[in-house]
Amino acid sequence: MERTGTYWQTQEELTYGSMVAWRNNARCIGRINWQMLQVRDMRYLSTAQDIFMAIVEHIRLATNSGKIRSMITIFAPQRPGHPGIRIWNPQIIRYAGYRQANGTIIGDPLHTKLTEVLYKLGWRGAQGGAFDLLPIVIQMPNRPPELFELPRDCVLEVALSHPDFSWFIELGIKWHALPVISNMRLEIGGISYTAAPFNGWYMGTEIGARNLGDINRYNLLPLIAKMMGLDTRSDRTLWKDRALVELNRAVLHSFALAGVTIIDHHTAARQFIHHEKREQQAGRKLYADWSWIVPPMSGSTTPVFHIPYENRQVTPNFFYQDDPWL
Ligand code: HEM
Ligand SMILES: N/C(=N/c1cccc(CO[C@@H]2CCNC2)c1)c1cccs1
Repeated sequence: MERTGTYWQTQEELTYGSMVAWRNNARCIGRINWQMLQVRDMRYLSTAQDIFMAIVEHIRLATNSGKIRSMITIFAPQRPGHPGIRIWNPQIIRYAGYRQANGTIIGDPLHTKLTEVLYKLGWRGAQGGAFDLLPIVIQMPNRPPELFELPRDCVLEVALSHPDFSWFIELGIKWHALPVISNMRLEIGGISYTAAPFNGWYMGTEIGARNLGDINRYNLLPLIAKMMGLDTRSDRTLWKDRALVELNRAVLHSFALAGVTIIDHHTAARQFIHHEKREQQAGRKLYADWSWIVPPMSGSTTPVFHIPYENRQVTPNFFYQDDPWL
């Protein structure tokens, strides 16, 4: 510490620290699984190319043909007084968003800014479709960013069909199986790991309510309501609510059909209640951010809605970092 102002953590500290960081994050509803985390120590990798290869291997190992394994890959920590390694992508697997000249957007509107930044770096979208995979951008400390294309065969995607509506599959909607957050800073014992991508599995509402349902995302509710023959002229018909439920049923149905791990928001909420009891038995206080823990649909039908959680940030934990391209 006196000589370098920092210290090198053991693999045990890294492993247990990552699990506790997950257990401490107040916004995560999936924390019952906190002791089931595979931790890959990749702190010795020193080139963007090697880091990219480790990311591809993470996707393959975590996807596990659909039986998803919670995993984190930890790259070298930030040195005091220097910027740390950064992965510019918010998630490893994300779709491009192309803003057209006439203002319409093809793809994911959430990523129009990142897609523009990538165009400035010379990247060009494959076929300008609604589900073009973004390249991975890795920036080593004090170096320019480097771009890498993900191999298509390592990205498992699920085409959406519906248990009752045979027309649903014709809409050509799909989503990727693995959520891998890659832009957060993992802090353990005062050490910052600015590149530590981690994955779990999806809760269905993330895809069915937010990613595909939000107006400023894929905004699919009007289309689904029309296909269902609902009267969309008045809010009072609750056409949005009925389309939302069917879109979420399609997500859960399709992932199960494809053998890809996913959890519904009722089961996730019930497990979270059980997790809180186990934490109390372990003598630990559980902190939770109610506005993130309560699912984005049917909130009051889940038990977490009726509990006034206390929110607090403790470390070890995962924190936001500024977007590196700003
Ligand atoms: C195993 C299955 C898991 C499920 C079902 C799950 C579920 C979720 C959900 C639904 C959210 C809210 C996301 C949103 O509303 O955009 C969330 C947040 C979060 N989860 Fe989990 N999670 C799981 C595993 C993990 C793992 C393995 C980690 C890290 C090791 C983790 C760390 C976090 C963090 C840091 C947040 C807050 C992100 C933010 O503030 O933007 N989760 N989780
Ligand atoms: N199911 C998941 N969902 C998320 C977990 C954390 C963050 C996010 C996405 O957060 C974005 C940033 C703010 N809202 C959307 C999604 C997991 C990803 C990685 C491990 S579990």
